[in-house]
Amino acid sequence: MSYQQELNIALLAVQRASLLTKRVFHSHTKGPLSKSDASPVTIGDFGAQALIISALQHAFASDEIVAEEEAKDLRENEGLRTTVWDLVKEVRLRDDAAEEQIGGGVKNADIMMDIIDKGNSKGGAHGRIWALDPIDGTKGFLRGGQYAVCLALMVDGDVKVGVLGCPNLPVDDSAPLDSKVGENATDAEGMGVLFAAVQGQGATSRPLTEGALAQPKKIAMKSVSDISAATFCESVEAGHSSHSDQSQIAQKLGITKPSVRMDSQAKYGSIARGAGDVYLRLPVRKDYQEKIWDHAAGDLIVREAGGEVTDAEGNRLDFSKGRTLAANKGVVAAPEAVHKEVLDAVKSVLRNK
Ligand SMILES: Nc1ncnc2c1ncn2[C@@H]1O[C@H](COP(=O)(O)OS(=O)(=O)O)[C@@H](OP(=O)(O)O)[C@H]1O
Ligand SMILES: [Mg+2]
Ligand SMILES: [Mg+2]
Ligand SMILES: [Mg+2]
Repeated sequence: MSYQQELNIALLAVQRASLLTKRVFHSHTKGPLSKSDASPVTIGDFGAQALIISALQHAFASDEIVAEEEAKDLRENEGLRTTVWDLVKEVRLRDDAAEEQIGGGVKNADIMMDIIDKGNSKGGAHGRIWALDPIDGTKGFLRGGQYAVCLALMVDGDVKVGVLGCPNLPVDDSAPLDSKVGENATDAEGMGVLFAAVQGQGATSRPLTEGALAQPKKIAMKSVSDISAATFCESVEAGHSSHSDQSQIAQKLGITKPSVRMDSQAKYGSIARGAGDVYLRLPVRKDYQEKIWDHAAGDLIVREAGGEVTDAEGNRLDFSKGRTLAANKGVVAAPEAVHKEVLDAVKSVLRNK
């Protein structure tokens, strides 16, 4: 299967949703609410989820969707519902043919909430299931940092297509990695990138546009012969991955450069194009199960760019277990040639804890 239609729809859907998140990124009223696990959700998360699921339903009506958000808060709060609807009804791609391919807009606020709730699939090992994170790195989004709009198609539990929209990363694949995001990053010339991969077909990047898709360029991980010269990326939030374990691992590998802290799956995209080399995400809590929408697109993009992605024990991430990566703990992503060396350091640090 070439998955060209799936890739095309996923790219357009993520591109349109990014237009919405960019508007919210600039506004003073992001409407953050606290979810039951105390993590934040904004009007951008709800709006982007509605627009992307609407596109998927138009093109692939019988596919299932595992998405992060649900419409409960919108059903209970009319003000919030109206704010999200005002955004969703306005955002369109500035290219009629492209907008038509993803079905045009959502009809009304009630339909919008039903669409958001279509992301409630249990996931699993059978059939076609999309994994959607409308805003990954919501804390980064609120802080003015990196975030990503993430969409992947799994078939029988295997990731076939992955797309990441990163509005605050530079288009230039060779731009140096930077933990900081400039004041007006989102609107600045040369900012905003769409990463994509299809299984067996390699990985690409292209500029995020406001209309039709831009031309893609192939991307590849940097070849690292001396691991001590590597740049490694990790989460900004110390609650999401263990900075102390990661710093010990880096030390063990002889890495002297400070880590680049970056929110969201922008980390996967950055190492896939060789802007960084290694992404480490070691668990802080034993009981936390990583969510499939936080990894599905990035995992494929890195592997298609010549990388290897495993958990802290060296097992491939298993997306067939439901909404979480129940069979995995931690993430270790690195170029194939040095992955084993990195993994050995990970195991040794974790063993001696
Ligand atoms: N305890 C714990 N451990 C690991 N991961 C967790 C944890 N709690 C939350 N999350 C998920 O982290 C997602 C954000 O990921 P990042 O680490 O890439 O970005 S950040 O630097 O932390 O903002 C974030 O994704 P979003 O909610 O989409 O922002 C969460 O799904
Ligand atoms: Mg979240
Ligand atoms: Mg996420
Ligand atoms: Mg999210």
